[in-house]
Amino acid sequence: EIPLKYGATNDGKRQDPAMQKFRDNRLGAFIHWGLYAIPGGEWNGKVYGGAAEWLKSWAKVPADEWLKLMDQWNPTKFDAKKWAKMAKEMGAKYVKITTKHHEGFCLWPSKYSKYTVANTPYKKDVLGEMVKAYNDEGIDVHFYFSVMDWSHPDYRYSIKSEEDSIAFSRFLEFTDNQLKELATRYPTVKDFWFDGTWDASIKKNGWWTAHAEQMLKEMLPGVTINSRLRADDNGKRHFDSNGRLMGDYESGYERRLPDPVKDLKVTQWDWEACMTIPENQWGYHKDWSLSYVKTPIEVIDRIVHAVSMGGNMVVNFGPQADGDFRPEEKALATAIGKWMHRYGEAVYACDYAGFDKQDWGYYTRGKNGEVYMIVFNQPYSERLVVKTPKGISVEKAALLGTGEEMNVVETARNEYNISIPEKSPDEPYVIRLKVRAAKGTKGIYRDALT
Ligand SMILES: Cc1ccc([C@@H]2N[C@@H](C)[C@@H](O)[C@H]2O)cc1
Repeated sequence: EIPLKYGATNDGKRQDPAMQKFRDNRLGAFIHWGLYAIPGGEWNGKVYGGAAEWLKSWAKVPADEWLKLMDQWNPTKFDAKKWAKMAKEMGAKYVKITTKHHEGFCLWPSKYSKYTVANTPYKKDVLGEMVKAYNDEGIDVHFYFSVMDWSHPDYRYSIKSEEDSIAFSRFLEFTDNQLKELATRYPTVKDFWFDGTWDASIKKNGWWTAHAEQMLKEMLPGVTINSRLRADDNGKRHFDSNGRLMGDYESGYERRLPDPVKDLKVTQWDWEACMTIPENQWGYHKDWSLSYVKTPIEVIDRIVHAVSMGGNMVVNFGPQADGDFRPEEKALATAIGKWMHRYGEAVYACDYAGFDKQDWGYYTRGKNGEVYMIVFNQPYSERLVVKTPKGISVEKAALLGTGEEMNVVETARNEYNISIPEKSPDEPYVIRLKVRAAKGTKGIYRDALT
């Protein structure tokens, strides 16, 4: 054991009600909204294919020029109630909002920066309106916060001099002030998801990341904090020098997911993945033809994949500068919501089932021990193979929705064929298994001698 002052604080998964709610929520929506939505990936007549919220970087725009976009921030179509209805219809149980992205523009009227909504033609506290509207719909609100801030003269990528060190400590104080401001103005916030924490300057100040986590937890009992904020005494990030997860859940699965066979270690801790609809666009980009846009079923596959391994999934939306959503995102939210309305029982408050992955799809397990089969790939054999852990037998199988009983045929020790539905559901569907912990049945099966 390496002695650490700023290492992991939890020993295993948090079991308190606030963390249980975080976990049970399972499906979230990301809102990436900022000045970057105005140019939408184009600068001086050139369209950049990279992530739209990084356009300042791709087009090498100086901060003061970039921040002049504030003069155009006037989302006349913004209606927080409509946004909340959309999230509700999608079946998102929480929404993560970019309070401040790398550009430094604040969606709330921060006292500590002039780069805020208060100093735009629109003036209003859009963050406050969103928090209220989502909460009124029973949706939890999480705050995305970028520590790296391209608008702030005291930000440093690395600490190479005493001057750097003095400037950066001013920057960390500024950041503390903004975090306290957010926690004070919006006390119903349930989580802080930190980004922009990979630079050497932060790794060198692991103490501050531990302090920021502690400060927020003192101000907001139960609040959850992602692992990405954290660096330990030695600059180790996410997992400390003793391999222990820092923060309350791992936040490394961004636009990627753990392998359901090789990466089962992730089932030992809480984690949350996030994903984009195009290949890599978080902020609004005007041209989605530049990369592959996932279909609703491809998004649902990723949601179920995460839950099948004990994780959450956050699906990203990049609202337009006018405060409305592009049609593709509205259609996606509706499609996900339709599926979640029918089959959400296999997602919400579900977890890793402990069954070996099969080609037809994923397993999840509900709170009362029921096991769900979420079928994405129906086999030509018309038989869904289920291999149960030792000592577990399958009693019954029923199609969610119609309740149609599936045939359960034992084909070998701990192996079953489950029949497919009489009438194809024409969409990924869910079979609920009733399983039993069989006593030590010797059974009729014997292994081959080889
Ligand atoms: C290299 C890189 C840096 C930052 C990001 C940010 N994290 C996502 C959640 C978005 O906010 C993206 O801008 C993505 C890639």
